[in-house]
Amino acid sequence: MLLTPSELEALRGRLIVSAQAYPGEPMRTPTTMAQVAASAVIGGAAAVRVQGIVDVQFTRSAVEVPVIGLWKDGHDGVFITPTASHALAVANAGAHIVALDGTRRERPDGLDLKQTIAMVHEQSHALVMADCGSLADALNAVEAGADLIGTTLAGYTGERPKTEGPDLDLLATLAASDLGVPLIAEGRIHTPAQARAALDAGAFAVVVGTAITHPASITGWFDAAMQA
Ligand SMILES: CC(=O)N[C@H](C=O)[C@@H](O)[C@H](O)[C@H](O)COP(=O)(O)O
Repeated sequence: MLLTPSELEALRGRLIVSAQAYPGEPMRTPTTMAQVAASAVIGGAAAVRVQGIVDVQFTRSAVEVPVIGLWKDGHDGVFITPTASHALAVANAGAHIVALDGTRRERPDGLDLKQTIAMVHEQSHALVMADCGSLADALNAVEAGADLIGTTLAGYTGERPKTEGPDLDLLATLAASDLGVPLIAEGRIHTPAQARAALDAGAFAVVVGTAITHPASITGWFDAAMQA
């Protein structure tokens, strides 16, 4: 789905909420995730991010803001929209932005990132958000044609430490590198202050998932604090 440059620009400085439930969890149904996404929009989310083809379709119908779609297949290595066919399926489901693994790792279909992004651009109107784990990933992804760079995989690929909160050092480094495309802070942003700090470090927009949309985790944080 086409997102105009001004619609993309409208996300500057804004909150994007990721609504995802994991396999086996009670909330893992597309209707529920679309309702959670729509609730986040009422609270001020300027865009939403959802996982799974049907979740993208249902969420497109439930909100008027841009939808970032992804398809997780597996849970190790390259699993966030791992192949070109996953990416095209997400685009065809109606995502304005397809989020995909933007690392330099080998992809299961043998295509490289540049070929994968080119296929999305040639065969759909969707933009591509490259979920990166390091500066080297981000530079490579920009070169490969990514429209947005996310820090989604920082701390999950071995190239960066898994920081307690967001990887603000990586964000600052990326911001100083003048990527030329929007830099999206994503990953372990658990408080409003951390979201603010991510913007201050140079992010264009901030994605928050778990801390807003994953009740099991949030409940566990409270429970752990009370048992300490
Ligand atoms: C590494 C990985 O698989 N990240 C996923 C990507 O879509 C999601 O599981 C995260 O919830 C999302 O990135 C938002 O991050 P956080 O939930 O930390 O706010």
